[in-house]
Amino acid sequence: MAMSWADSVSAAENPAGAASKSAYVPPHLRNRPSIEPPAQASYAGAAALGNDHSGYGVPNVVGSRWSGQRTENRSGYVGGGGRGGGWNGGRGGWDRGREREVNPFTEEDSEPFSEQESSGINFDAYEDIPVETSGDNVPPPVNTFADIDLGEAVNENIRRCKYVKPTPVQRHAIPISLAGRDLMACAQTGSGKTAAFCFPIISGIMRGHFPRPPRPRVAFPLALILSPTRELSCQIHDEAKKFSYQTGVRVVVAYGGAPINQQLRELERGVHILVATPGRLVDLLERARVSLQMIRYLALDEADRMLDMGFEPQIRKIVQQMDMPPPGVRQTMLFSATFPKEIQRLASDFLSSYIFLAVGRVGSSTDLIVQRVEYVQETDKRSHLMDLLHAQRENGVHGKQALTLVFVETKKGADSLEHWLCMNGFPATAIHGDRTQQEREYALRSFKTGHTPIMVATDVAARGLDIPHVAHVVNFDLPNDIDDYVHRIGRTGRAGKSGLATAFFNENNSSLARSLSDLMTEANQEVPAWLSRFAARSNYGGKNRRGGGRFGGRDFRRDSSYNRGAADYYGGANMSSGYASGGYSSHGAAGVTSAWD
Ligand SMILES: Nc1ncnc2c1ncn2[C@@H]1O[C@H](COP(=O)(O)OP(=O)(O)OP(=O)(O)O)[C@@H](O)[C@H]1O
Repeated sequence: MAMSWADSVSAAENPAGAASKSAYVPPHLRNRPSIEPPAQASYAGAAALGNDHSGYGVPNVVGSRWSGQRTENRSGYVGGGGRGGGWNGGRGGWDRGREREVNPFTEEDSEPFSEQESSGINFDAYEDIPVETSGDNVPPPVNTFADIDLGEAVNENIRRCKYVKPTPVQRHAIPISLAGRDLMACAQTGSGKTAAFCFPIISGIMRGHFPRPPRPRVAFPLALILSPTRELSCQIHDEAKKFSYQTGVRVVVAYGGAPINQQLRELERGVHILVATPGRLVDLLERARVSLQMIRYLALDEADRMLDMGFEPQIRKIVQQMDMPPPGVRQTMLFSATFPKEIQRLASDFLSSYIFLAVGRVGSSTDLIVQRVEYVQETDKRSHLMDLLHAQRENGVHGKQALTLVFVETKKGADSLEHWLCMNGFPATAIHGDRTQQEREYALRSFKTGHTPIMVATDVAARGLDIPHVAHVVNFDLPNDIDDYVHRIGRTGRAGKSGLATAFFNENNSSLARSLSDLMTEANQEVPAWLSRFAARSNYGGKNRRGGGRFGGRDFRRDSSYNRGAADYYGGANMSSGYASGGYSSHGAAGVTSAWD
């Protein structure tokens, strides 16, 4: 009898207990050695990994907690780490943890895709992307990883990842973060934002000297990475583990839908970087099992989503109402492919004297994705999808192993379309919020590995997920918000690869017509004449958040309304008036740099 993937994982984890019912094993605990090292009670686990540098190198942390100003240069924190220094240098604490570390580079579930992805990346596709930064004293970008002093252990992991050179967002964001600056970064989907915030965090922790955690049985992470979905948190955790392999930096993930006790045990072993979804983190904070008192780095991935109505209260609670150090003491990094102005405005509450970085137009899609829009009535959608899938099967889309991701509006709609596809000879799976976490993970795994080459999804899969072989994204139901469209189609055309996105449009989507047509025009896509007519008739409105005027947006601080009403962010009247009067063309003003890479 064929074994399900979950069963085989469980059997591998528990060979002796094959007769017993398979227990749920969350992804972050899979692929661990079968003989567990004895769990160490309390934070001694972390101390064994090296957190027992007692209290030097981080001024004003214990005692007068938030009175210290973070220096603009990382060296203010690092206590003179440098290559071979800090945590990397000692042969004691940190290194002991490394010996039992599972090699994350052997965990790839490559079947039936045999090739590793990083090799075939076409970075030339990114070379002419406009890059713009604003803020005071922006550190210059780098051209190679060798130009960045991340430390030898991280460099070795970059080689293991087969990253040959940094992507544009990495070239700009990493030096900014290493300089200790707060950052709001906007770069296109699939352009390497995860590494852009992970590398500086890992490097900073390796070099820093931090005080001993003050209480046992409570986890005191030094860095917190928040993301909106469980699957994305797991993915970031997996990536961060690769980047931090053999560095002694310990990464733990906490997310809802998985047993909290296992996560608590992981936390008790010590944590330097905590990757979490907001709901589960609030739970851990309320149980007093995690304290944010020692946080030095805060990263919000999909930051605009995290500060959107749904998540904002939880984020405010975590960042502003618990014990996290305030902006200026911690370093904060916000990343997304989209950043509506009102969210930028909200986000600025969490930042201190930050740099705004835009790689490509804010909220633009990459032109690696061929976008097609087809006029399809509601009642014809299924047969139209069937035609597409048949054509794809016959002609192949970007190779025979191509995966197709189909977005629908509702969870019910996802269930019923999955069922219908299966009945019609197209192996499909589905992922949405009403499925158990186990079902969600199973679906994602089955899709990723190509066992089920079609996945029907709600927006739970729209953001951040990096699934290498997705060649076609179908918007069976279009979203109401153009930014959601940008994230959905961004599941293809990643890391320099090309992709195809097809959308079914009808009268129900009229409110999206104009922003969709603008987005496609900007990405050099062919806009059908009928869509232009819809666009001409409609206004920006409804849930569309871009507002009128020039498509997309940049640093909201450059808006004249902001500059009239607010204190000068950049500390100089000239700069402020430069923004106010110069709009987007005042690149020569102090504090604003622009580069066309
Ligand atoms: N310098 C690099 N060289 C080669 N591959 C890279 C590099 N940086 C990142 N990648 C790969 O590019 C892919 C996309 O990266 P990532 O998931 O970080 O994109 P993203 O910008 O966060 O996308 P999204 O906006 O959808 O969240 C990943 O498979 C990652 O391993």
